[in-house]
Amino acid sequence: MTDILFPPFLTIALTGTPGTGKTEVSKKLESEGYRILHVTEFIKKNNIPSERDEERDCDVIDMDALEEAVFDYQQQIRKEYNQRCFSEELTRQDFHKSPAHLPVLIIESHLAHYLCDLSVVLRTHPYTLKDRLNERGYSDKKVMENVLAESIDVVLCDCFDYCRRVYEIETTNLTIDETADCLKELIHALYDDEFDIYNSLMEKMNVTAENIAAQSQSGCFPISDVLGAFEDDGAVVYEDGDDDVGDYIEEQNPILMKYVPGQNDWSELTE
Ligand SMILES: Nc1ncnc2c1ncn2[C@@H]1O[C@H](COP(=O)(O)OP(=O)(O)OP(=O)(O)O)[C@@H](O)[C@H]1O
Repeated sequence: MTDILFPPFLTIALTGTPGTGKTEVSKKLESEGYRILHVTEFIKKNNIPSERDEERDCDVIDMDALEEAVFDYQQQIRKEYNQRCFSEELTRQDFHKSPAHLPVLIIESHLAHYLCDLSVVLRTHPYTLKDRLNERGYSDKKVMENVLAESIDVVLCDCFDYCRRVYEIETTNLTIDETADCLKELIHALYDDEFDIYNSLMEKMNVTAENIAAQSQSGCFPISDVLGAFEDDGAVVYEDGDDDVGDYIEEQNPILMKYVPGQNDWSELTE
């Protein structure tokens, strides 16, 4: 790690058609200490408004209210992490030693890709998915709707509309533990990749803790000035609204990578 003030904090959507394993896989990661936001529980806890769609047998959530509440939550988590990073003097090498040290929040839900710009989609063969949803006691209509959605890539297409990076894990022949292992491998690699992008950005602009401290007593650096210089160079800048280090520079087109167990080299992510 260079002497930058705080590392980038990454939020990753774990999404997919109902029944593809998001809940089980994220619970496995949570039990190991990864930070997970389960959107269904979050909606209940925060009384996010919704309307019942009786015909489709589901709740329709007020997405603006959800987005706002998740944004506040992310800010709080990021702040807590930064304090910890500062007091425990964590460095890049420490991030991968313990899930609690990794500056990553995973948002788990079939709505998660509307809330993040980086998503991992769990996929399951429609026949397998049909069996799982039948076992849950869903109506034939609801099973059919979800199986069709999985067959024609509804969630994946949505991800392309909303996210700058999209990854798929094909889980049909994997156990929950194996899927969790794939996901862990991917998020650690994604974090390193994001860190390298961020680090090169900071180095290019000569942003150091010393410079930042000189500019602001509060430790908050006006990163939009830095990003503006990159925009002048023709880069596409995605801002998340707040004036801090959570903003990104990336290519304009979303990238899709599929996980093939044992065959992916995530070190090539940036290429
Ligand atoms: N890879 C897997 N292998 C075997 N069974 C699985 C696998 N993934 C999920 N399951 C089973 O499928 C069912 C649905 O999984 P889960 O509840 O995690 O899906 P979900 O994507 O979170 O669905 P929802 O969006 O409705 O919450 C569970 O009974 C789970 O045990």
